[in-house]
Parts: sequence; structure tokens; C-alpha cells
Amino acid sequence: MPIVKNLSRAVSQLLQSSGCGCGISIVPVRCIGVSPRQVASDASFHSVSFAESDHPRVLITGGLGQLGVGLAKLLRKRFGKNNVILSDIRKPADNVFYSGPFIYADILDYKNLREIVVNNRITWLFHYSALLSAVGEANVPLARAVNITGLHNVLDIAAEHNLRLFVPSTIGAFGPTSPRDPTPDLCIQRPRTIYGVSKVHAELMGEYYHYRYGLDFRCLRYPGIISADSQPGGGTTDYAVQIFHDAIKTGKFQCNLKPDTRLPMMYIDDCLKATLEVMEAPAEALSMRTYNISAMSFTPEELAQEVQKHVPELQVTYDVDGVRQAIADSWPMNFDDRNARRDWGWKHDYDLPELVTTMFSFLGSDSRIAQAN
Ligand SMILES: NC(=O)C1=CN([C@@H]2O[C@H](COP(=O)(O)OP(=O)(O)OC[C@H]3O[C@@H](n4cnc5c(N)ncnc54)[C@H](O)[C@@H]3O)[C@@H](O)[C@H]2O)C=CC1
Ligand SMILES: CC(=O)[C@H](N)C(=O)O
Repeated sequence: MPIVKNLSRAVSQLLQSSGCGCGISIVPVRCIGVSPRQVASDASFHSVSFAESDHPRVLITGGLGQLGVGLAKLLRKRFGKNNVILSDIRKPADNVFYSGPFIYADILDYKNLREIVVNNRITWLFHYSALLSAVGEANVPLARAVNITGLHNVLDIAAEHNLRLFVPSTIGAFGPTSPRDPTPDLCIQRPRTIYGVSKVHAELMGEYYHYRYGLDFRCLRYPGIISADSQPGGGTTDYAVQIFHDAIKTGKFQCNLKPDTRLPMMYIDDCLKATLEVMEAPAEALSMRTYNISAMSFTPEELAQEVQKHVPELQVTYDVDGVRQAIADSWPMNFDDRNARRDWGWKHDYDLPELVTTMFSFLGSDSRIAQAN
């Protein structure tokens, strides 16, 4: 009996001292052996100056996709080049490799990921690895592994090492039974893609770890993101990037969605600005841990008309892809982001005309450079 009494006293002391005031805060540490694999100890980014160590030490997973390189650039400007490590399972292009620390990290390899976090004293993690909506439907087992099992690894490591964790969600986390115009932060979420299901899972797991273990989890639901210097990775909103390239290269664009398919979209600079802002927001400002963010909504027809103001000869035809169309028809048409605007001052800079002008000034100057060489 004394043993039972002592045990229950110890448990109740543990509960009382829990960090988030919501119950048990023991972090979910996995029992694993020591991995023999080491990150090269002479890597230049291991030696940080004293001043640099005041900043967060950042790891970006899945960083070689459409968004990660731009995020690394923004964070390096803010926190110093050597404090931001880009990672992926792909081989980086020369300009990316030489622009700052890069490391191989497979999010399905728990030990390796943990080792990277420990050896590099990571304090903030941006978890960008994922299979997007269209490629996810083409390979459900892989999407399930990367988007769900990978997330579990990241969550456990983040909780164990007290990281601030950012995981992006998406308009794709909603489905045909969600209100679509506009879609609020809190409503029915019954997506019908593995991508959407995995993102709802990520939102819920992240919030659960926050309330259960005190994990500093922060999540934004991104619209379709449009960028000039990086290619999208197989999503339903990819057409809105492709149209710019085709307008410049061939003057012809074949759209895989119907002309009147309305979806929320955002220029990459706004998306990355929001991501940094929500990560820097004081915890007291966040009344929620998952926020919609919005900038504009348009249809392929409306985008084409705006593009034609710059390339009047552009010819647009439609050859609808059934899989992508069904996905798009189940997604929000307009996103309600009033909570983000109220809580941490979110404000977008780019509407459709500015987006199109910016894309052309970027791609135009690029194509002039290509011609000159
Ligand atoms: N681009 C967009 O329009 C939107 C993106 N998001 C989210 O933002 C995040 C980044 O998106 P993108 O850069 O567009 O995605 P992307 O598809 O372009 O890049 C994803 C990256 O994940 C990497 N990856 C795949 N398996 C991996 C593994 N086992 N370990 C480590 N990395 C792995 C890929 O190599 C790829 O570079 C994703 O989580 C996505 O769901 C959300 C809404 C919109
Ligand atoms: C909106 C997204 O999450 C992505 N661009 C996709 O279309 O899958």
C-alpha cells in the first residue's frame, strides 16, 4: 500500500506542475537507440557566432518545393544565413546549395530527423514536406506515409525538443459539405482527398499536442500559392502558375479546370510574410492555433483576362481534368480570414492586378536574361 500511495502522490504532483494548465504535459518521447549516422561535424553551419545564437535556429523540411526556398531566403534575411537550414530528400540546384546550409532529411527517418534537430540545436521547425492534392490522389500510400506518418515523426520530435512548430494546412482541408462561400475557420471539414484528410489530421494532431503537451504549434491554411521562380509540386491550383509561363513561351494556354472554377489564391510573398508573422506573434495574441489566410479569389477566366492585359495575343483553351475539377469543386471559393486579421494583424499586399504585374515583371526580366545569354 505505501508504494501505491507514493505513486499516486508522485502522479498528482506531476499533474499539478503541468506547463499548459490542461493536464498531463509529459512529452511523447520515443524509446529508440542511438543512430550511428552523424551530420558532418565540420559543416560550416555548426559554428554560429554568439550574436547569431540569439535568433531561432530554424529547420525547413521539404524545402526544395515551390515554397521552401523562398521561405529560407526570407528567414535568412531576418535571422542570419547560418541559422536557417533547408532540407529535403532531393538534390538541390547549385544556386540553392551555395545560398546557405542544406542538409538531407527524410521525414520518414525518425532517428535521422531527431539527430539533425539535436546536432544543430534547432528551435523552430517549418514542416513543408508533403504530397499535394493531385499527386496525392495518384499515389495514396505514399501520400499517407509522407503526410501522416511523417507528421507524427515531426510532432514527436518537436514536442520532445520543445520546438516552435509551423505546419501549413490548405484550402484543401475542406470538402463538399463545408460552407464554400465564404469558408470560416471553424466549420465542417470532410475533405475527399488523401491530401485534405492528412491536413485535417495535421491540424487536429498539432492542436492536440498543444493542449496536451504544451507544444507551440502554429498552422495557417494557405490558398493556392502563385510564384514566379519556383514550380508547383502537383496540386489542383497549379494552372494559375502555368498560365504565366505558357503566355510568355508559346502564347497558348490549355487550362485543366473549367473557366468558372473559383478558388482562393495568394502571391508567394504574402504567404511567406504571413508565415513569418504568425511564428513571431506573441502566444497571447493567438486565440486559435490554425488560421485561414486569404488574399484574392478568381476563376481561370478572370485570371486569363488579367493576363491578356499584358499578353493580348494569349489564346486560352479548356481541357478539363476530371480529378482536379472534382477536387476544385469541393474546395472553398472564398476564404474567411477575419480571425487572422484580428488576432495578429494579417493583411495581404497583393490583389489580382498586382499579382499579374509582379509575375510578368519577374518572368519578363528572366526571359530577357535568358535571351541575352
Ligand atoms: N503550394 C501551394 O499552393 C500550397 C502549399 N501548401 C503546403 O505548403 C507546404 C509546401 O508546399 P510546396 O512547397 O508547394 O510543396 P511541394 O510539393 O512543391 O514540395 C514538397 C517537398 O516535400 C519533399 N518531400 C517529399 N517526401 C519527403 C520526405 N519523405 N522527406 C522530406 N521531404 C519530402 C519533396 O521532395 C518536395 O520538395 C506543403 O505542406 C503544402 O501542403 C498548402 C497550401 C497551398
Ligand atoms: C491549394 C493547395 O494546397 C495546393 N496548391 C494544391 O492545389 O494541392
